[in-house]
Amino acid sequence: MIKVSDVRFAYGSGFSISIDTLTVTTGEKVAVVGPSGTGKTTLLNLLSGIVVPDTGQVLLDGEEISGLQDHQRRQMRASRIGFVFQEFALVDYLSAEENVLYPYRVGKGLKLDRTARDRARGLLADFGLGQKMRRRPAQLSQGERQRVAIARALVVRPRILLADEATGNLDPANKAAALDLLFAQTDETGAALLAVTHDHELLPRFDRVIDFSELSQTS
Ligand SMILES: Nc1ncnc2c1ncn2[C@@H]1O[C@H](COP(=O)(O)OP(=O)(O)OP(=O)(O)O)[C@@H](O)[C@H]1O
Repeated sequence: MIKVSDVRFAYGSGFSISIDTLTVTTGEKVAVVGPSGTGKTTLLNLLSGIVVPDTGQVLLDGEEISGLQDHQRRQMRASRIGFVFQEFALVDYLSAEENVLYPYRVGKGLKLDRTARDRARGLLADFGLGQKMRRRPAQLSQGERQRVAIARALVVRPRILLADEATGNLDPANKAAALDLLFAQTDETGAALLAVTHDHELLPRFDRVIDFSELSQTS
């Protein structure tokens, strides 16, 4: 469950966002839409602890992420949050499989064992990348890199799934397949899913759609 209360955050550039309240409950699938540059990625960064609010609270399953130290937030992100970054953020020198397994290098209490490897390989196979697991990101297409990034977000069965344009570079069939996997994950584990998307044709599949310009006062 994600709970945001009275959060204010400003970059040094002066851009700021302000959210009074936002809750995504267990198993809920929420889409966030809104014009470019209004702060949707900033919201995801606040929810995952990549940036810390100036004031207010971000609670993930009851734990206040903004109260943790940097390294604790990194560990929490790896073990409990699945984040599909808009620019994928894959590690150049690692294979697709090792990229998917990356959370196991950082996450607290995660064991990189046979089961983890089987899960990573299974996800890559589900995404049609079964024959390309040993390739590095530069040897994959844009859409393939995006699928690796989604597989990495799912590998530890996180309780919180954050997706920033996770289906933006995919063709219609892969878009539907990627969303199926994200949704199956939320159903299986009771994860809360918050997905920023410009794909308006996908919106009917979500439980709720939030218009970011109504959620946040930006300046
Ligand atoms: N690290 C940063 N430092 C300073 N300003 C930033 C930083 N990151 C983003 N911004 C600014 O914050 C504003 C919101 O950016 P953000 O990426 O959150 O918007 P967005 O709604 O996700 O946009 P898009 O839909 O294009 O991805 C923009 O004006 C951007 O220039």
